[in-house]
Amino acid sequence: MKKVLIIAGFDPSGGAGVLLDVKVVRALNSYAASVVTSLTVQDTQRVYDLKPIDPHFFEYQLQKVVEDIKPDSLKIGLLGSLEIAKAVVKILGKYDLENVVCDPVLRSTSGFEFCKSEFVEFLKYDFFKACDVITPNKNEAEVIFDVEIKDFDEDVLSSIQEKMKKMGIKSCILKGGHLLGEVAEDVLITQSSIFRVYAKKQGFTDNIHGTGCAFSTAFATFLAKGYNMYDALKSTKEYISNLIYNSTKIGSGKLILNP
Ligand SMILES: Nc1ncnc2c1ncn2[C@@H]1O[C@H](COP(=O)(O)OP(=O)(O)O)[C@@H](O)[C@H]1O
Ligand SMILES: Cc1ncc(COP(=O)(O)O)c(N)n1
Repeated sequence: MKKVLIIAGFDPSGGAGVLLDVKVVRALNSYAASVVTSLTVQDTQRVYDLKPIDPHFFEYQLQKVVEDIKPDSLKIGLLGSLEIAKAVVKILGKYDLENVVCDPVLRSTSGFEFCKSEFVEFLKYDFFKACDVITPNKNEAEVIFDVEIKDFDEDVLSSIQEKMKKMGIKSCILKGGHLLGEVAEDVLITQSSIFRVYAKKQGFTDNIHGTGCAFSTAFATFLAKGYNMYDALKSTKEYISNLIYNSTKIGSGKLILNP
């Protein structure tokens, strides 16, 4: 069985973070291990607060689990603090890990800012280059690449590709759930190619919670199974569309996914 290591935050309501990620890996018939970066106070309406785990304790956990289970892929979600992000880079430099997928969670769907500016700079210039692929949504991509994105036209994508080369970012999947229009389009940009996938948009993206977490985890799971990035993206897209179609209301706030 393929093993996916999840590095992410804890959302006690289960709509995002490790609780959701573990369910996604399991639903795709793979094994999930997890190191928690931070605890959040959160329900289906919004994020209220965040407390990062002690970075030394976090690093100790990560090192032990990496050495022991030897994961086939890594999904990195909410990091919680600059110190934890630095600990992850240290471990990535020490062990030869494959299929490192980073979902750059800068802000929650409900508007909670997870990263201060110094932290964002570290992610942009030190963290992302240590990963194989990053999966920003529209707003995150605007911050990371310092561009305004109205749609995924050729000029925007080429300018992002140029910036990726300068920043040492190997591959990037731009998620288009928050773009206007009837279609949910995502684009995989490598340093030499651009590949688009589409699905019919269902419901209202801002009213669904956890789609980015589930997306990056499913993608990491397909990579662990040996899919190349293009096939992993096609399978992830189909899987996410199905999860969104079956999303449900479990509290008074946003719809959640139920893998
Ligand atoms: N309303 C929707 N209908 C269908 N697919 C969607 C919808 N909203 C988002 N998606 C898809 O879900 C995934 C997560 O995208 P997005 O919502 O943009 O990221 P995030 O959750 O990080 O903000 C992408 O594959 C995106 O295209
Ligand atoms: C622990 C944790 N990780 C990630 C997110 C982002 O997810 P979303 O953008 O759907 O709020 C979150 N709210 N909580």
